[in-house]
Amino acid sequence: MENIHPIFDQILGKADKERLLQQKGIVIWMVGLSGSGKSTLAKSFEKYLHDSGKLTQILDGDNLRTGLNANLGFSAEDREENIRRVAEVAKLFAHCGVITICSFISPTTSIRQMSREIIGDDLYHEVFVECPIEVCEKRDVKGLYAKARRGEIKNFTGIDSPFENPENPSLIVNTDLKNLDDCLQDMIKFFVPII
Ligand SMILES: Nc1ncnc2c1ncn2[C@@H]1O[C@H](COP(=O)(O)OS(=O)(=O)O)[C@@H](OP(=O)(O)O)[C@H]1O
Ligand SMILES: Nc1ncnc2c1ncn2[C@@H]1O[C@H](COP(=O)(O)OP(=O)(O)O)[C@@H](O)[C@H]1O
Repeated sequence: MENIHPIFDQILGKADKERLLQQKGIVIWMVGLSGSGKSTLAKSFEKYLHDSGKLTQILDGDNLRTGLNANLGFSAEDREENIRRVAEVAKLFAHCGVITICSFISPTTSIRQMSREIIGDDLYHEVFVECPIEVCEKRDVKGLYAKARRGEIKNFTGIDSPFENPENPSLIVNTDLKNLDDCLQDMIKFFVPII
């Protein structure tokens, strides 16, 4: 950090960008097992917001693990580094006034604590996309659970790598109990008043 001088006296700040966009820059952090419904819900919520005239950005494994985080795997250390980088990027977007929807397994309390600290308590809103692993495994959207059961993928979340349920999320959506549209309504009801 020696010889690094962050700029704190920018002419334009978050509030200026928010005024331009007529919205609040926040981070919506979707947490859940593979197959729980994070991406599906993130995409439909983004579409809803876009159609309402809001500027949004989704960050998920598909657009980060193939680029910025292409050198990372699924060890505990790599997952932590993955989430650290994502949280830093999400913070930049949110400070630009963008409604930023992050969709990552984010499997442990300590990893989520880190992203909350990076982004800031006031901007970080955690959504637990809750779904029993039996249901996720039955959905097996990408065939990864079957591979993990056959031992072809190691450190698979929920099989041989831990997933700790969020302790105090802002919102819980139960994708095994409600259909997509009802889960979307839960998101709309919670978030629209604060953006
Ligand atoms: N070992 C292992 N464990 C879990 N998931 C795996 C693994 N290997 C590949 N995948 C695929 O990677 C996606 C999860 O990446 P994330 O960046 O969200 O994971 S993490 O937050 O860093 O734990 C996850 O995507 P989603 O299904 O969208 O959650 C999987 O498709
Ligand atoms: N209420 C729901 N919300 C979101 N997805 C659901 C719901 N009910 C069933 N699904 C299905 O579950 C699967 C979830 O897959 P995906 O969104 O890729 O999960 P993740 O991003 O968490 O890995 C999709 O096939 C989706 O159609």
